[in-house]
Amino acid sequence: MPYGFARGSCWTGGTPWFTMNWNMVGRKKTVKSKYPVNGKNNAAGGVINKVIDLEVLRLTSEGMAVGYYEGKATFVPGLLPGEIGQVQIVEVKKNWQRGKLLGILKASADRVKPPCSVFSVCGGCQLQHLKYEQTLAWKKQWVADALVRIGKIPLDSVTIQPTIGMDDPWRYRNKARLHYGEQGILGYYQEKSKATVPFADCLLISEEMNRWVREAEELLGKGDRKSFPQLTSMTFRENSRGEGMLILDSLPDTFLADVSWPVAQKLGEWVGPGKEWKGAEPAKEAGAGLRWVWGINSSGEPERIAGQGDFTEDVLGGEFKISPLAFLQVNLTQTRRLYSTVLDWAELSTEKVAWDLYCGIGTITLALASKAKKVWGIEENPYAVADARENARRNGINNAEFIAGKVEDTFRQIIDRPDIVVLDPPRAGAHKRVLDRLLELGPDQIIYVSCDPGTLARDLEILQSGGYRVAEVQPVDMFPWTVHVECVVTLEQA
Ligand SMILES: C[S@@+](CC[C@H](N)C(=O)[O-])C[C@H]1O[C@@H](n2cnc3c(N)ncnc32)[C@H](O)[C@@H]1O
Repeated sequence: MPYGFARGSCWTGGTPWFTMNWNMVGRKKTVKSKYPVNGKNNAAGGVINKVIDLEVLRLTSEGMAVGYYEGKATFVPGLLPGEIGQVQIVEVKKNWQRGKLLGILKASADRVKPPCSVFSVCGGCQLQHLKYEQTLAWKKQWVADALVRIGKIPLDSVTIQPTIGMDDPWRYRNKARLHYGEQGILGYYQEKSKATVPFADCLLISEEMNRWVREAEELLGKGDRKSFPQLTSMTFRENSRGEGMLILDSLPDTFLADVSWPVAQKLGEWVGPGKEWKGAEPAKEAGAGLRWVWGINSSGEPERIAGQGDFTEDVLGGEFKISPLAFLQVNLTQTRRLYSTVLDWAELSTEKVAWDLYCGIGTITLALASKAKKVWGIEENPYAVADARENARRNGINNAEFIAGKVEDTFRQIIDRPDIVVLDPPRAGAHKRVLDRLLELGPDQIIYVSCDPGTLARDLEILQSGGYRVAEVQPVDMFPWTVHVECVVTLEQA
C-alpha cells in the first residue's frame, strides 16, 4: 500500500548492528530476521528462561536495547543505554539472544514516563520512554553509524548537523491507518504482529482525527460492518485546515454497486454527498471536519463515495492537490523545514536545469522551479503525477515538466542534462541504474532526501566511489517518538 501509518521498524532493522553487512541493505536480499517470536531454539549455548542482570550499552536501529551477557549480544525491548535490567532469556541463537524485561534495577536519568497508555504494546512508537532531546541525539548517532558502517564515509570528511526537532512533538501526523480488531474496534497493529491495539487517544494524531476514528467505528464497525466484511482497514488524512479524508481499503465491488446503500447514505450524511446517492442530504458547508470518503475498489483504483472538491494542503506558500493514493509527507511542520533545507542548499539560478526524481505530487519540483530555468520531475504513481501537473497549473508554474513511470525506466526521456539533481526515493533507496546514470551525467550537485539511513548510506557509498563528496547531512525529526529519521544530504563533485 502506498499509504499507511508508519509501522514498526525501518527495513534494515531487526538485524543486530554487528551482523549487518552490505547485503543486508542491498537490493536483492531481503532481511527477514525480525527477532522471531518463539524461543524454542536453545541449541546455541544459551539457557531459555534464565534470569540475568543486563547492562545496556546502546539501542539498535529498531530502538531495542543491547548489552552483552557472557560475551553474547542480548537484545531486550524497553531498556535504555546505561540502564541495568532484570531480564529473562526467551530465545537463544548462535551469536545473540533475546530477552524479556522483568524489572529495571538501575534507571537512566534520561528515562521518562511514556504519556501514551498503550505505548508498551502498540507498534507505532518506540521511544516514548526516552527524553525528547535524547531521541534527537540518538537519531543523529544512528545516521552517523550508518554512514560509517554501511557507507564507508569517514566522519571527519562530512558535517552531520544536529537533528532538527519539533517545539511540540505531539499530534503531528496528518495520516493514520487503522485496522479492525475484535468486535469491530479500530486500532493500530502491534509491533511485528497483525493483532490490533485499540486506543482512546493516539497522541500522534489530532484530537479531531481521534474523534473521526471513533465515529467511523460507530458507523462502519460495530454495527454495519457485516454489510461489507471485506473491509479490514482504513486510512484517515487531515490537512492543516482541519479538513479530513477517509479512505476505505479493499471495498467489495458490491459496495460501490449500491448494495451497501444504507452505509453509503450514512457516509453521505456524515460528510456530504459525492456521488449522486439516492436521497442523500445536500453537501455540508466547506470547513474543518471530515469532508471526503473514498473507497479503493477491487482493481486498486480510488472511487469517490462522498464529499465534493479536492483535498489540498498548503506547502511553502503553494496550494497542492493530493489524491487519495498520492504520497504526502506525514508531518507538515517538519516537511517545511526539510524542504527549506533542500532549497537553501540547492545552488540554483535561472540558467540552471534541475531534476526532481521520485517527485510525488511535485512539492519539491515546484519549489525548485521558481528558482531554476527548468525542472523535470519523475514519479511512478499516476495519481501523483496528475496531481503534480495540476499543482503546477494552480500555482502558475510553467517551467516544470513531469514524466510518469519508474525513474529507472524513464530517465532517458528527459532531454535536458541536469545541473542539479534532487532525489527523494522510498525507503528501499534509489535503483542502481539511477545512481549509475547520475554518475554518467555528472551534475554539479546532488541532493539526496531519505527516510532510511541504511539505504541512504548504501547509495552514498556508490555516489562517493563515482566521484562525489558527501558535504553535509541534515537529519530532520519527521517522526518523533519513533525510530525513524529523515535526512537531507548534499553532495558535490570531489
Ligand atoms: C518519499 S516519497 C517522496 C515524494 C516527494 N518528493 C515528496 O516530498 O512528497 C517517494 C515517492 O517515490 C515514488 N516512487 C517509488 N518508487 C518509484 C520509482 N521506482 N520510480 C518513480 N517513483 C517512485 C512514490 O510513489 C513516492 O511518491
